[in-house]
Amino acid sequence: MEPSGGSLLLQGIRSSPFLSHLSSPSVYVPGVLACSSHVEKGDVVAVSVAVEQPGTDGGWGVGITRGTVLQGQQTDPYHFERNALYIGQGATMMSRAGIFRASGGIAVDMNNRVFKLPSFHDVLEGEIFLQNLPSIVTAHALDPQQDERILDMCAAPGGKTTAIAILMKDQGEVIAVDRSHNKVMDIQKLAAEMGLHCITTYKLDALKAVCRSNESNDMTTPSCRKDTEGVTLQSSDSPRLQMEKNQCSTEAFAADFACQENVINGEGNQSTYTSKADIRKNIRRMRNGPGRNQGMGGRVEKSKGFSPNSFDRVLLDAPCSALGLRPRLFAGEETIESLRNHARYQRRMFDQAVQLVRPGGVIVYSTCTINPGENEALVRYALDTYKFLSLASQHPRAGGPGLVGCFQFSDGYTEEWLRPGEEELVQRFDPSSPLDTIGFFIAKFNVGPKDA
Ligand SMILES: C[S@@+](CC[C@H](N)C(=O)[O-])C[C@H]1O[C@@H](n2cnc3c(N)ncnc32)[C@H](O)[C@@H]1O
Repeated sequence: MEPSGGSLLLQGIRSSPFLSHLSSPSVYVPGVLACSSHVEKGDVVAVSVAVEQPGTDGGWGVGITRGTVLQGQQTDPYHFERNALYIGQGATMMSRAGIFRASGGIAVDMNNRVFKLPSFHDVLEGEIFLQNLPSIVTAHALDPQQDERILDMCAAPGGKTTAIAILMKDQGEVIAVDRSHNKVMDIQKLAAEMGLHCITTYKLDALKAVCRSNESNDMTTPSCRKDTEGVTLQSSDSPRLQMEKNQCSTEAFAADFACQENVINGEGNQSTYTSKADIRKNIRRMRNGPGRNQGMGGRVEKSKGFSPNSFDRVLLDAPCSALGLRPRLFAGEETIESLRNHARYQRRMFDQAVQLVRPGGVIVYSTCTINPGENEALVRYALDTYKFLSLASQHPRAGGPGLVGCFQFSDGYTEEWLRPGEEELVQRFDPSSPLDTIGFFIAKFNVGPKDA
């Protein structure tokens, strides 16, 4: 059937799996960027998703303004991409005016989707959890063994946590921490949905993950200063397949970025922080609708840290500049300085990981960015700072080699990357390679005797 009522252009939201746009049975009001004039309730409309394009000013944009699609000149090399990605037809649930006036609600009932995928939005919540290939590889590279004690330092929403628990056949202990209360709830929810019992969650700032020795009242008590016992998930739900939410979500990114600004600049600029929080809230509303996290009524326990050397393996899936994510639908705000700030933040977290893992243990460090400053340079820092660390080979190997060499910035700062021979021990996933994954980086370290 030909759409009678015109067309709608949807926002591509980096925080939502792109496929959810393709498969969702509904289009929500906040996601609509543009709509043809005179669309009335009940009209059949063609629905497309806007894809961000590089602009002539060197920035990125989706080529729309004030609800109108800008097709640009045919000579524009991106003219055809600006047509956006057509995802199907639906019946409008409100008029054009209503769509742009309402703050929430369903705009279009998608009754004829191009991609006959099951919906990933709520309907199959808990049934599947989509994982990027590099994320699956990361969990395998950690190689968790049954009955081990594993720390997942930046765990939300729990994609890798649950993958690790599954690899351990739910035997042992996976401690999953995240800074954000709501995100810890997300981990709990996911683990419960998947029927995994070996996961214990805490709200914890990974920058303070090591408890001070005078507070470590019992070295056999792993969580030195936890306020109460952590929440170990007891769920009778059957294990399910995995669909990973986009781990480096825009929401996480906004939160991370705001936090990093505060960490790095002391209290930071309050107005910047507030506006990022607002952005985050709006993005979450766009993605989830209101109140998705509100109704769970779960408990999130705080931990104040763990004893040194108390984990067999530590995964640091670090918050990062997320430059590997694609499709890249929102313009990033990164500058050279902000990229360096990410790297500083990651090093501080890595320092904590090094203290927490036992001699003979393993650390896996991963990011979803292609910025060598947050990847190869972190490896260089790790190997130069901690002589008892060595790069370990990874299985499986799906990514390419890391970058060898260094880069000199205009201010004279030289960023050191890998040395010859080290490149094959890390995995760099290049988003432009035929493997067709997001950009990602994985390094695995063996931990030798710490007093050596
Ligand atoms: C890349 S995401 C983690 C994705 C997750 N590992 C997964 O596979 O689902 C980074 C996470 O780090 C968390 N984070 C950022 N700073 C943190 C900190 N100081 N302490 C603990 N968590 C932090 C963010 O809330 C975000 O959830």
